[in-house]
Amino acid sequence: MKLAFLGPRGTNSEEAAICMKNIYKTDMELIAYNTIYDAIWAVAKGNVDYCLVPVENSIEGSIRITLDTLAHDVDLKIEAELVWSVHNQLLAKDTDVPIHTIISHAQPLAQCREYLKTHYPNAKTEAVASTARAAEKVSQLGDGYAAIATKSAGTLYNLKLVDSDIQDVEDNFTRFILLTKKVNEKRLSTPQNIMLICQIDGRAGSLYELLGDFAKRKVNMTRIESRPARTGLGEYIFFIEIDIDVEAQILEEAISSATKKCFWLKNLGAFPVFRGNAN
Ligand SMILES: O=C(O)C(=O)C[C@]1(C(=O)O)C=C[C@@H](O)C=C1
Repeated sequence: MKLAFLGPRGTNSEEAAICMKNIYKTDMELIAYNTIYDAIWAVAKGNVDYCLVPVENSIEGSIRITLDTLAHDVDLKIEAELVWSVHNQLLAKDTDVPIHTIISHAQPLAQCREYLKTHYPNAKTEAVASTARAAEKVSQLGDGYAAIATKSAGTLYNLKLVDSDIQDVEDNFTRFILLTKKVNEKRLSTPQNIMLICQIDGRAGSLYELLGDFAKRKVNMTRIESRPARTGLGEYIFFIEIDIDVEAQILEEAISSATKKCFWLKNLGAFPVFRGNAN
């Protein structure tokens, strides 16, 4: 079994993938990809069985590349979710040298915005493809550079801890989803959520009517997010997540009624939710 993640080694994605592998208790080979887009496409092309990619962060919100690729490019299902506790560490080659540039992935830079403004108001920031890539870069550059990355990246790239847990909100969670072409029916735990993606027309009240299909059956919607439909300015698609703690038939009726109101609706399936932490 092969599982793709956003690399190189030492990313939050790798830590989460190792946790997922331990949950699955199977022989999974973890394969690093340069981008989230490439990791998702590796599954779609059949080069790997799974990918584990971030979809939402509790401070910064959606990981747009994941949502957009799922909606527009590939046809994959969600087999499981992992809610991962993210700890942002400030790492440098030397802890005594003043820092002039801080490098990380765009998400952690945003998750630590207040901290950086307060502690390093004059430092430049630079976004790279992943936190581990930032750590790798800092290890190759001269003094004065720091990375926001994981503890494991610090160990891998020989960096020292300048400050730990620097995110603006102590509880910092990223939801990762395990994507596959065909879900393994032997579930490790009971599915809890469903993710739907759909496009409706722009008529007054059409979103209200769609949501009514869930509301009137007391199906709890836990998230709704819109993204450009890419069919024209002002046209959107919706990502809807629902809690499936209702009778199966009621849920089926709600989804089938909602489907009739959409131009198209993709059901990414029902999945269990696990939790994990690197520390
Ligand atoms: O760069 C990493 O370490 C990643 O795994 C990517 C990523 C993201 O895309 O949001 C994953 C989780 C954290 O929120 C920060 C970055």
